[in-house]
Amino acid sequence: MSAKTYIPQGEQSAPSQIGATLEALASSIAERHRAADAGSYTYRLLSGGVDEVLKKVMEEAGEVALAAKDAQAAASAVRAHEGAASVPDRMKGALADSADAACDHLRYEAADVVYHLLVVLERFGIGLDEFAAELNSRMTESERPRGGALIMPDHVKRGK
Ligand SMILES: N=c1c2ncn([C@@H]3O[C@H](COP(=O)(O)OP(=O)(O)OP(=O)(O)O)[C@@H](O)[C@H]3O)c2ncn1[C@@H]1O[C@H](COP(=O)(O)O)[C@@H](O)[C@H]1O
Repeated sequence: MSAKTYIPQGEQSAPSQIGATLEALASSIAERHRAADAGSYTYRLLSGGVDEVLKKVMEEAGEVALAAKDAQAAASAVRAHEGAASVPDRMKGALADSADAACDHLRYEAADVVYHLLVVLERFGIGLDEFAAELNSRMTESERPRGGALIMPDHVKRGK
């Protein structure tokens, strides 16, 4: 567990944090689809023209790239000053804070991409299990999680 995360009091840590989270998010997205709730941003992306959600995926991916560049620059500034005796500790602390904030921003933008990507997958009826099988199919036998599904040979790398 990252030092930046915590489990709410009285709850047990889920066996896989990301697995549980992606399942819950995909299920909320599917639920908004079924409920056809006009007040839901997710439903609007699912039911409107496909370009709206596709534009969001591209925009958020661009924001990830910009946030990663900022994080890189902030990390470089920390490295450039860390050994310098002439740089006051206060300034080194401010640079470290700035690098930490840049990583927080990168994580935030990455979550925006994943959410919008899951909306696209829901629109085209690609479930999380099938998506997992795509990732598993790229792994070596020793990397693949035990029991992890694979894509049927007829469906591997089609549609290019
Ligand atoms: N995980 C998300 C989620 N991530 C991002 N977004 C929305 O995506 C939009 C992103 O818009 P912007 O580009 O303006 O991004 P921003 O985050 O405001 O700022 P920048 O990225 O520009 O810095 C915002 O409206 C966010 O609220 C999300 N909207 C909904 N969900 C989840 O989807 C489920 C259903 O939500 P509703 O449709 O709101 O009921 C719930 O579980 C929500 O938690």
